[in-house]
Amino acid sequence: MTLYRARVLDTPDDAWPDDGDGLRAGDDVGLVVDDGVITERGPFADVRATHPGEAVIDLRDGWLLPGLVDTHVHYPQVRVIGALGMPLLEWLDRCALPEEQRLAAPAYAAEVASEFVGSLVAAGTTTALVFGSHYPGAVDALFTEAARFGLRVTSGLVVSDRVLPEPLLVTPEQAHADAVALAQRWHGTGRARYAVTPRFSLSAGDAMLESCGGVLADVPDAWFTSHVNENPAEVAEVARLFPDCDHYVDSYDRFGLLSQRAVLAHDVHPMDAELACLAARGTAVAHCPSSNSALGSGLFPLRRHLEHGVQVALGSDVGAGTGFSMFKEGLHAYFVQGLLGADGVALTPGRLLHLATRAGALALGLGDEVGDLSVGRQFDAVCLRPPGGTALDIGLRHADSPEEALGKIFALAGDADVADVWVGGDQISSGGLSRPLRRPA
Ligand SMILES: O=c1[nH]c(=O)c2nc[nH]c2[nH]1
Ligand SMILES: [Zn+2]
Repeated sequence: MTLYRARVLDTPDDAWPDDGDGLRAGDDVGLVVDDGVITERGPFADVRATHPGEAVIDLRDGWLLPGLVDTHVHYPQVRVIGALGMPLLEWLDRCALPEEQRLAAPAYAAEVASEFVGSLVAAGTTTALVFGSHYPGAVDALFTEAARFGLRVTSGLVVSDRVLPEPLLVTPEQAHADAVALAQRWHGTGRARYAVTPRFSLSAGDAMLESCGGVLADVPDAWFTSHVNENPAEVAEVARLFPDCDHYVDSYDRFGLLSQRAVLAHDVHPMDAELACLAARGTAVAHCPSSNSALGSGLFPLRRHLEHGVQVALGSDVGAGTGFSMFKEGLHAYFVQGLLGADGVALTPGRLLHLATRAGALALGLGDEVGDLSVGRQFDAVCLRPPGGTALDIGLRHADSPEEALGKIFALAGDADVADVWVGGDQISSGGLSRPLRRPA
């Protein structure tokens, strides 16, 4: 067992009551971690009293938060972050899709997988729903690299059978066979899970979406992810391609793809009927604010999602999104809700932390395992320790309350401040330097 002493911020409770945001702050908390799981939590003096002889790891020079959860991030796009000035379909054509074709080469894919996983760890992201590659070998490379660090990654083969460049296309039969083979290798192996992943219904016809349903039927408890309602030109094209569908969400729903094990990214331009459908299916939405701004996709209607009872979490959407930091995504979400005026939702620091941790865990069906630092959860955590003299260091030293400190963290924290990272009790980054597990989880 290990006994930690720390200042802890987390959000185990409902983040949306009228009179609060669920932030739990402990100034001097004792956490006992046994076999990767938090077995005791309380005021340090109390926990210490029951373990008088135990060595203490004192983290009070930093701030301990739950590991961050990214519910939408593209592995093959780590090298194209920062291509600004284009709307979605032009950006896909000119930036994302040419790069994604390079992952056909195994050596290239292995390098990108290493860069991608290293970037997640550096950002303090311990759980992610990852948009994979169009190439099975590249998806293997991702799962292999994630296992080296023990990251909780849900991912899969990206499939398309129309519209995209020919090297990214596959037949529905081949897509099914490749997906099932990958799922047999990875679904439930260590912390990996498989996600059925048509790129978007714009690039997947009826037969391909049917084959996705076939994979879900063949792989018990597999996940589903795709894109929806990101950009008006995309939405119009999907409506043209699916004349019999009521709306974009229906293009997935009529193939039985939506459930509590599904996450759709963006949903910037939903109809009320689509929100009602998502709520009825229990399907979550990954809100990707920096991507929505970078591509000019629009201002996310969070209030309408919450009013309809749709679960929302945060995604970085790298590489349209502008980096891996979930703090930056939280800040961007806050900006956007502010810009919406009366239509926006007041995102307090506690709600931002909830969106970046617990909401992601819930969206990914991992709410009993990760997302906060309660007894019974896995010890997935980040310790922030900003370098001395930086604005964040100064701000945190002068913060008058935990809320104020958390606001400064969302305003200012970046990779340089993420000092230590643990997954399931294993420390995978120390002093900002990542280190793989000796034995993959
Ligand atoms: O932001 C996005 N990034 C992508 O790679 C993509 N593919 C389809 N739709 C998409 N949206
Ligand atoms: Zn995306």
